[in-house]
This record gives sequence, structure tokens and C-alpha cells, in this order.
Amino acid sequence: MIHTRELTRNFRANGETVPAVRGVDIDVDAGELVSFLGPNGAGKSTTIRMLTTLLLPTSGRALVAGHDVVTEPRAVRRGIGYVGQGNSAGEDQRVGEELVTQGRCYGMSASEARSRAGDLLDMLELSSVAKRNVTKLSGGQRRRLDIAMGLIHRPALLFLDEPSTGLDPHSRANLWEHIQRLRRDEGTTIVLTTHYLDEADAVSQRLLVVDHGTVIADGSPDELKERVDGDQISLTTGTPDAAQHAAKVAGGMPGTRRAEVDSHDETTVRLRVDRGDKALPELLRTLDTAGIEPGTIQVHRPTLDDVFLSLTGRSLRENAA
Ligand SMILES: Nc1ncnc2c1ncn2[C@@H]1O[C@H](COP(=O)(O)OP(=O)(O)OP(=O)(O)O)[C@@H](O)[C@H]1O
Repeated sequence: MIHTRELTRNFRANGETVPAVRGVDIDVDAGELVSFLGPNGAGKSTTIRMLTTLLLPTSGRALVAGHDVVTEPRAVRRGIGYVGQGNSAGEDQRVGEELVTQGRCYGMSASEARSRAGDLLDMLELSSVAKRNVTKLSGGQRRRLDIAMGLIHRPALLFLDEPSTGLDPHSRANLWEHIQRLRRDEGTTIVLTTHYLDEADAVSQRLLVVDHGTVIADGSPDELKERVDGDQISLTTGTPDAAQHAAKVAGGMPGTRRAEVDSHDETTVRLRVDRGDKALPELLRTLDTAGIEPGTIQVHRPTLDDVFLSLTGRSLRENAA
């Protein structure tokens, strides 16, 4: 659905060249939900703007929905929907009318546009506000209307730039439900950017981690986390001797990468394992056989921030909105 090779975009600012996107190769298959994740200024929006024909690449190639973004921009636009950071609906229109107008702009007949608008209002739970003025919508409703506008011409590929920014947690959760349903029920390919690590983690099938204009990691949230130093298991024991013993037996388990006793309190043992959830039953059996009764056991799975930290030495949280 998307194939880019060496896609590059430089800007000129104050007599200097700003390399915003530096030769990225991206492949997205039909039906995927892929998120771009990266700090402010990483090049996410610039990449999306090139893929949606809003910005010409400086060099490189991009095929989107089967067409070249430079030589066939109109065909690309027909095959995609784009929901940018601002609101796309006009100020003084009713919700339903706005959608029908948008459909007519895409060359639909009046009846076809009305029927498609009705389907989208149902799908995005906007039917009850169809007659309301656009300015009277809540933030979440307005965002869903933006998405409906982007979908009016039945694109197979939808781009969403920061779809949930500015929404309260309830509206964000509701919006993500709709976005995921779109992929599941309609088979729409979805490419989005978000600052919210928890959202990227929860909804993305695949993440493209972007930093300084390049893609520095590509994989599912689980795959990326497994590339970090594994999961951490912390267990407390009653005495330093028990902790040493526990570290020894747990360190011998298959899948344990490291086992060490906390040098401060001397009774806490920290393990690095491939998968905490899989290691836990075996760990409990091993401790039981060795006659060790743990106090508490906690499993900590790396977060996407841990992933970014291990890739760049910097935290994404500082940037998170
Ligand atoms: N029109 C422009 N002129 C000059 N520099 C630009 C322009 N647009 C973007 N840039 C620069 O290109 C780089 C990438 O910006 P871009 O907006 O793509 O980042 P981003 O990852 O989308 O950031 P954010 O998360 O803040 O939206 C930044 O250094 C930015 O300052």
C-alpha cells in the first residue's frame, strides 16, 4: 500500500538546509495499522505530508495506493484519506450537510453522497448530531467528523496526523475504538502519528520509530520491547542469604539473561528474562524446589519509552504531550 525508497525532504531556513526526512524506506501492507512514533521535530509530519502529496520530496520515491506521489498526485489523492491536525469541516455547516458536500466534491451524485454520509454517521456514532452545526460539536465528535470527511470517498488507506491530541481520556478511548473498528470491519489500512506512547502501544500492529529524520526501528510493540533488555522480574526474600540463593537458582533457569541481588537492600533479587509472563510459573516452581519463599514478585515489561531510551539514550516522555 505504501513503498518508499530513499525518501528525502530538506527545508531551507535562515540560509541553512534543514534535513527533515533523510532517505527513509517504508513498506506498509494493505490492512495494517502502522504508527509513526518519535519526538517533536523527528520528521513524522513531513513524511506524512509527502505521502499524502501535500509536500514534494527533495529526492527519493514514494508509491502510495499504487501511484507515484510526484508524477500521479491526483491518483494518490483519490486512493487515500487524510485527517490533518486541524479541523477539516467548515465553520457554518450542519454535520450531515458538510459530509454530503464533501462527497459531492469527490464527484459523487447527490444520492450516493447522502447514502455514504448516512453510513459514515452511523459508523462513527454521529447520527444523533447530524443536524447540529459543526461549531456545536464536542472535541471528540468533531474529530470523528474529521475522520468521516477523510473517508467519504471510500479510500483504502487513511492517514491520521495526531488524531487524539487535545481530547480528554474518555474521548480518546472512544476515538481509538472507532479507528480500530475501521481497520477490523472495513479493512482500511491506517497510518498515523501520535505522541501518546500508551496509545501507540495499545493500538498499533506495527511501529516505525523515527528520530532525526530516519526510521530507527520497525516492528510490533512486543517485538520492539523484546529487543530491549528483556522483561524485569523483582522478587523480595527474607534474608540476604535467601536472596543470594534465589539469584543462583533463578539465574540457572532457561530464558534468564541476568540475575542479581540489589546491592542496597540485599534481599531483593532482579532478573532479566525474555518474557516475564512465561518465566513466572517456572520461577515459582524453581524457588519452591529450592525451599525459598518469596515475599512479593513483580513483573515489569519494558515500555515504549524504554525502547526509545535504549535506541537513542533519550526519553520520549520529555516530549510527550
Ligand atoms: N516548512 C518548514 N521550514 C523549515 N523547517 C521545517 C519546516 N517544516 C518542518 N521543518 C523542520 O523539519 C523537521 C521535522 O519536522 P516535522 O514537523 O516533520 O516533525 P514531527 O516529527 O512531525 O514533529 P511534531 O511531533 O512536533 O509534529 C523539524 O526540524 C522542523 O523544524
